[in-house]
Amino acid sequence: MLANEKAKPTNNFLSLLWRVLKEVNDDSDGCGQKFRVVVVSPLFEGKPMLQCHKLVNAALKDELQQIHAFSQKTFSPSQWEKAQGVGAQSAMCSAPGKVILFGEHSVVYKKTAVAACVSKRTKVCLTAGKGNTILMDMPEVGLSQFEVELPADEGQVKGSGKLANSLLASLLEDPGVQNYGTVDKSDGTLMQRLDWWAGIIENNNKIKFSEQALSVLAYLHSFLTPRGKFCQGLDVRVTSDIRPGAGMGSSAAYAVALAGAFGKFHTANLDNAKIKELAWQAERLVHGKPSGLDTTVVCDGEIVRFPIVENVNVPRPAWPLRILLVDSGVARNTKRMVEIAAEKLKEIGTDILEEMDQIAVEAIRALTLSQDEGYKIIEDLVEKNHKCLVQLGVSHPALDQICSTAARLGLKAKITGAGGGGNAFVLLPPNMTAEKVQELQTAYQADNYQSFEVTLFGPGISFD
Ligand SMILES: Nc1ncnc2c1ncn2[C@@H]1O[C@H](COP(=O)(O)OP(=O)(O)OP(=O)(O)O)[C@@H](O)[C@H]1O
Ligand SMILES: C[C@@](O)(CCO)CC(=O)[O-]
Repeated sequence: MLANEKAKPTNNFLSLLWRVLKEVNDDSDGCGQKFRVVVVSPLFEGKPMLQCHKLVNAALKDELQQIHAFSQKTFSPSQWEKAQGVGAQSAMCSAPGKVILFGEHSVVYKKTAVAACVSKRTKVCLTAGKGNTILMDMPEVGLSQFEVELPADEGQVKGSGKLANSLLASLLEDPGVQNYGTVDKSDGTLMQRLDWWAGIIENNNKIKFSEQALSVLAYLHSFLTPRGKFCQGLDVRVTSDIRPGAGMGSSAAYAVALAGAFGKFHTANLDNAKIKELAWQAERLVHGKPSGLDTTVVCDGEIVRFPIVENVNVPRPAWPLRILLVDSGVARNTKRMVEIAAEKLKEIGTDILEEMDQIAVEAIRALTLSQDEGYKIIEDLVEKNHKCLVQLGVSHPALDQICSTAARLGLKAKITGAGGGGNAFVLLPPNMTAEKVQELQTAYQADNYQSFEVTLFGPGISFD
C-alpha cells in the first residue's frame, strides 16, 4: 500500500519514519514487520548510496531489530526532484501561522508592529492531474472534491467579464503587481484566463462562504500559469491546523504556501521576496487592505518587525516569551475588522496610531533586555496595546471576558490579529509552572473557551 495522508501510519515506528519519509510501503499484511521505504534527506547530498543506507540504518537501529524485512531507497532533495520531475508533476509548500505580539491594525497605517510565527502550519500540495480537470480539496473552508473542468484548449477560454474586471481593476492597477514579470495588463490571454476563473467563481453554486479561498486560488493560478500550460489538469490539496478567521494568520499561511507551491510547480524559482509579493496580492482579495505584516512573518519565520527596517533584525528574546492563546470561538473576517477600525479612526482621530507605534517600538527594545526587566515592560505594554485596540472598536464581549479572567489572576492579555472575535493571548510569566497554566486553562474552559500554549518562533516557508 502506498502510504498517503489518509493511510497515515499509526504505530510508533512508522510515525517516526513519517517525518522523514516520502513513502512507506507496508508489505507485511498488517503484522508490521516488513517494509519498503523511500527516504529523502539533505544529509544524503553528495554521499554514495551505501553511506546513505548506513545513516538510515543507524537512525533506526532499535526499530530494525523488530522487523523481518526492510528495504530502502535514499535520495537527496535534488535527486528526488529529478526523479519526480518536480516542476512538471508535483509541488509542495507549507507555511506557519503567526501571532501579532504588538501593532495589529496600526500596522495597516504603516506604524510599527512585531509578530512571531507559530508551530501550526498550512500545507499546499499540487499534483499534475488527469486530463483537464482541476480538483480542489480545501477542507478548512468547506470545499471538498471541488471540480473545475478546463476547456480542452486555450481558444475556448471565455469568461463573463464581470467579476474579472473588478478583480483586475483592484489588482492590476497596483504598481506592486507589475514587479512580477509575467503580469501585463495588455496581455489578452492572461486577462481571458482570469476572466474565465472569475466566471467559475460566480456561477458555481457549490461555492458559498468560501468564495475568497477560491478567489485566491484563481488569482494565483491565473497569474502563474503563463509559465505552464493553462489547460492542464491539477489536483490542489490544502491541509491546515490553523483555524481560519481566528487571528492566527490562516490567510497569510495559505497565500504564502500557495504562491510557493505554484512557483515550484512551474519551476519558476521564485525567491522569498517574489513569494511575499504574490501572497500579499492574494491577501488583497481576502482583506482588501493588508499591511503585508502577516505574509512577511509567515514567509520569513521567527519574529519580525514590520514595516521592515533594513539591517534591523528583531532577535528572539534570550528568555522564554510564553503565551496562552485563548479562542473566543467568535467568527469574524479581517477585511470587515479593518474597515471598522478605519471608521473609528475617522471618529477619534489618528493620535492613537502614534501611541500604538510607540508601544511596538518599546516592546522590540524590551525583548532585548534581561528577563526580569524585559518581562515587566512587555506585561505593561500588552495591557496598553489591548486598551488601544478596544478604543479602535475591534474588541468583542468574549475577548473582554478573556482579558478580565486573565486580570483576575494577575495576568495581562490582549487581542491578537484583527479582533472582533478570534483569539486573544495571555502573557505567561517565564517561570509559570505547568500546574498554574493548567489552572488558567481550566478557568477558560469553565467559560467555554478553548486555549493552548503555543510554540513561538521557528521556520517560515518550507518546501519539505
Ligand atoms: N486552509 C485554508 N484553505 C483555504 N483557504 C483558507 C485556508 N485558511 C484560510 N483561508 C482563507 O483565508 C480566509 C480567512 O482569512 P482572515 O484574514 O479573515 O482570517 P485569518 O487570516 O485567520 O486572521 P488574521 O488575518 O486576523 O490573522 C478564509 O475565509 C479563506 O478564504
Ligand atoms: C488587522 C491586521 O493588522 C492584522 C491581521 O492579522 C491587518 C493587516 O495587518 O493587514
